[in-house]
Amino acid sequence: MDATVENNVKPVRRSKEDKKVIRKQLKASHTLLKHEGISTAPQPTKSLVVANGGLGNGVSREELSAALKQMGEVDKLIMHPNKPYAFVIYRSEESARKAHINLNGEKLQCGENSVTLYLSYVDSVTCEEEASVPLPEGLVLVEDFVCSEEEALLLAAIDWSSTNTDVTAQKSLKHRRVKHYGFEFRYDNNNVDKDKPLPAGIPQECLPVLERCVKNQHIDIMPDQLTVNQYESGQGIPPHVDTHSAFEDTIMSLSLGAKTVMEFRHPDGRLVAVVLPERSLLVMKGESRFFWTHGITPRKFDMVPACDPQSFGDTTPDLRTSSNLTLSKRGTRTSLTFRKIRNEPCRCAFPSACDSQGAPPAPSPPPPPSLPCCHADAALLEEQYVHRVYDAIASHFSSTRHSPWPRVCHFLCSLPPGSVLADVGCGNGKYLGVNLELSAVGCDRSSALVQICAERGFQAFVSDALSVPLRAASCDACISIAVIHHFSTQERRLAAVQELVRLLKPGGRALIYVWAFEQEYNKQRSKYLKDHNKELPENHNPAEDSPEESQEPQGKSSVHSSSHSEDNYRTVDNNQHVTDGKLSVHTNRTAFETKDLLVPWHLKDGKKRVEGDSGEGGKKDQQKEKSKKTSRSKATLDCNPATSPGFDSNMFSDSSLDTIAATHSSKPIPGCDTSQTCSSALKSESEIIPAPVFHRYYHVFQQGELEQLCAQQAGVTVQSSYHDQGNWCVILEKALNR
Ligand SMILES: O=C(O)CCC(=O)C(=O)O
Ligand SMILES: [Fe+2]
Ligand SMILES: [Zn+2]
Repeated sequence: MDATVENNVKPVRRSKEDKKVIRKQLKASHTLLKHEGISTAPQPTKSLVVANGGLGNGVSREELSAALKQMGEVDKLIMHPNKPYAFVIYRSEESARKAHINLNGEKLQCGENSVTLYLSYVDSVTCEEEASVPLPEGLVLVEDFVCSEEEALLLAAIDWSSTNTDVTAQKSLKHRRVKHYGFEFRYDNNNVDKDKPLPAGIPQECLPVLERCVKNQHIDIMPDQLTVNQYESGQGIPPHVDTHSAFEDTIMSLSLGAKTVMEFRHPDGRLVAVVLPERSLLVMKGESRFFWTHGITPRKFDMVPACDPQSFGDTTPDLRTSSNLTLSKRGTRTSLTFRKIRNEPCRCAFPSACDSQGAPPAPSPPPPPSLPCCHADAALLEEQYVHRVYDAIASHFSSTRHSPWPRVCHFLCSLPPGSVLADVGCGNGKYLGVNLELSAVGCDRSSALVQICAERGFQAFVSDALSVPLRAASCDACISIAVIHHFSTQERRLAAVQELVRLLKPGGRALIYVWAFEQEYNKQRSKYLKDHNKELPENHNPAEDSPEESQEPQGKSSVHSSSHSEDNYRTVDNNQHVTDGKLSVHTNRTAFETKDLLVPWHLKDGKKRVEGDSGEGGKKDQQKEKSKKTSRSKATLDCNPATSPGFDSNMFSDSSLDTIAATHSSKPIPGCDTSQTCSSALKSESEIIPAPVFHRYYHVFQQGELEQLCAQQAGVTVQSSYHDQGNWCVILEKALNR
């Protein structure tokens, strides 16, 4: 990318801003020390740490390097995967000084986003030797296997416009489109109908390529089946092993049009990410074909080595530890996968993964839960699909919850100084610090979130919203923001309101927000829906900040068998409402079809905490948030642009960085679609494993429903009710004589 300081860096600033920059720079140094163990130096040196200038902030090497080079000759630029900072070593101290003066506190434009850089001197920078890892046994990558002309010819040979799908079995899958030649690979049974060859065999344009494969001894028999996969940016294929009984040993995949990163996982947890450049041929044989899964994580950027692909023989750069990485934007990639249909049962050396030798098929997904019919079922459902999920996603969730909603703030600021406030279901405590004149206490069912509150200096305790251990009539005000919609029966929702009322003093007021069934109100689509077409967001946020991630729900992955796609859970489609009492999974950013549903949460970067890595979390400057509405959906903790282009670019800009708790459980839980990751992947320390998807239960409220709920409480009046960004809200008041 072409970046210049003139273009990318804002010039002059005033002295008030100077002070702000210094403050933020100090904060950044403090965070670097606390979270990363990096101490900054008071005196100028040749080396600088550039906070917010990391790959984890979505800054590419080219962009940062262009800005840094304008200050002098750069000896080394070190960018670690996912980190929210970079190191630069200048040839001279003079250049480092110049960079410090001119770039500190300045904005760097990175694609559509900008980051504010904070630079501090460091005494030394340790740069480890570039590590490489062995490729899975039997895997060979041949770069430049076809030339550009051949590539164009092959791409032109695939006719996607054909309407006769019977000839080549063309399908649009959730995360890519596919076309089969020779035989159709069926994703329903993960096999081929061997006695039903397709009318169209492998296109003849492929023959010269296949002949070269034979000549170069990559294969010894000609393939008779071709699957063409086309992936747009952001798409991928779940980890899988191509069904043993369907295809012979060697499988070859030719990458055309754009590069990607394919992840190979061994059942023992090893993970090897391999960059597949455009025009390269990947040959999978033996262990790499039969035992390792291969898959492509759906994302819009990959982290790849900064230098041009070199021949690494039977190793590949370790993308997890390399300090020489850059971001590569994904383009449209078309792969041609050539396989030979197997006519005899497989007799490979990997019986545990071999369907011909009795290995069980991929574990079937857990059945979706049903709406509860009794109190015990309801409690269980909430335990599995609300409480455990929040505990597991707490730090990621918290990183997406930074901007208090204006009308909630308005309520809080309308309370007289000294008022006692209870925030029931306080989450990460983002409302506890809004009005410092209040005596505010929060509680939440998730101990992980309460821990985050504590780290942020807020008073909070673990409690169920149905029985808060505070004295009756002890609060001047209560808030319940995005909580009551998690109760799965009418009685429990009613009891939750009742508990708020119990806490209120006579004359006290409570503000309640719940997610609305109606996401379009007064002809206005809520932000949740509006963001649908944006590149960035997706995890939804009822009554909360704007959403923060971009993936479509991913297909399932399987370690030992081939299940190439499609979700485990049912999604609600246009015609299918809940038919059998089972809860359906909502498709994020679409209108609701049912009132009781499961909403996916795509965990980002959480595995770092699964692994006990302290990680680097943070949240944004709230002031800045207010003025920068367009980008506030980006998650600060989600600083991995490789898993999400919706990253927060200003890691070090906020006052409450020290908020992240190590809270994830790596155990599979019912609310988590663990089949979308794989157990072996969870053991890996890699940053680039597919994110597990959790499902949270919601009851979305129809217009009037919340008011009705409140009206059932004795001694309460609804002062006002309104619709706010896809939420129904009421302010209720407890009668003076209660
Ligand atoms: O896109 C690729 O290179 C791999 C496709 C694949 O694994 C498959 O279709 O089974
Ligand atoms: Fe495959
Ligand atoms: Zn086998």
